[in-house]
Amino acid sequence: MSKLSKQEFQTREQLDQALAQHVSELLIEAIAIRGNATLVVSGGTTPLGFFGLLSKQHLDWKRVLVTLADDRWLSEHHQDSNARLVKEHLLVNQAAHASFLSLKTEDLDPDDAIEGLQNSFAEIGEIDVLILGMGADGHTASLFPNTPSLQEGLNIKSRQSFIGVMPLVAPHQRISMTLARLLNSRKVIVHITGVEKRAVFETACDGFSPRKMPISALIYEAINPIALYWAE
Ligand SMILES: O=C(O)C(O)[C@@H](O)[C@H](O)[C@H](O)COP(=O)(O)O
Repeated sequence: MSKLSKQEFQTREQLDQALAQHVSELLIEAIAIRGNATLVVSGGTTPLGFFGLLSKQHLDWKRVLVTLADDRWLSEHHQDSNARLVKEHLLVNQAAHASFLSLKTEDLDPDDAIEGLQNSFAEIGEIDVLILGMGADGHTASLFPNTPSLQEGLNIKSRQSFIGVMPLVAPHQRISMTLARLLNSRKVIVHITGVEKRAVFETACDGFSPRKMPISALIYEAINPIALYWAE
């Protein structure tokens, strides 16, 4: 298992503040060492407050590339688009100077976009900071339990960086980074709130059950440090 640390906060506001500060420091460090930084974020409702605070951090955002761990296969104008979420809540204020690489292409089907994305992401190399959420079913990114493409998504020897996904219990066809690509990150942060999700996360830590709880594969297969950021 990876080196897992757990950061707990009294309130979600304190969590968002601390996470924005920490991610900002990681990006500044990456820029100092390599000249640029890659930040991969997730969608959902949890990161909204954090995005707002991170967007106000002073750092050389021109040198930061922001992209997503997964997205829904929807127009960027759709309210459920993660690209829309990031553009409206993160790529504002200071962070408006960052570049953004969307996972959504003009292709009708996410499977048709995989090769092109694969090439773009080969140039990116190792991700500096990856921030993931988690669903109460143990999914992370769009690696959902029991979906047909999950086997490829969880194969850490796979050279494939993305899979197309149709979740059984959530709306919209999606594209997701594979576990192998997610794990090619210098720092992985799991950002969750609430007691229910915390219990799910602890269960995932207690046993390797990737098909039932894909987040457990992330926890068990990671080589680089993982940090849980949690508040009730
Ligand atoms: O785009 C997405 O929906 C995700 O990347 C997904 O993995 C998300 O992080 C979890 O479903 C948690 O979502 P909430 O924050 O809304 O609970």
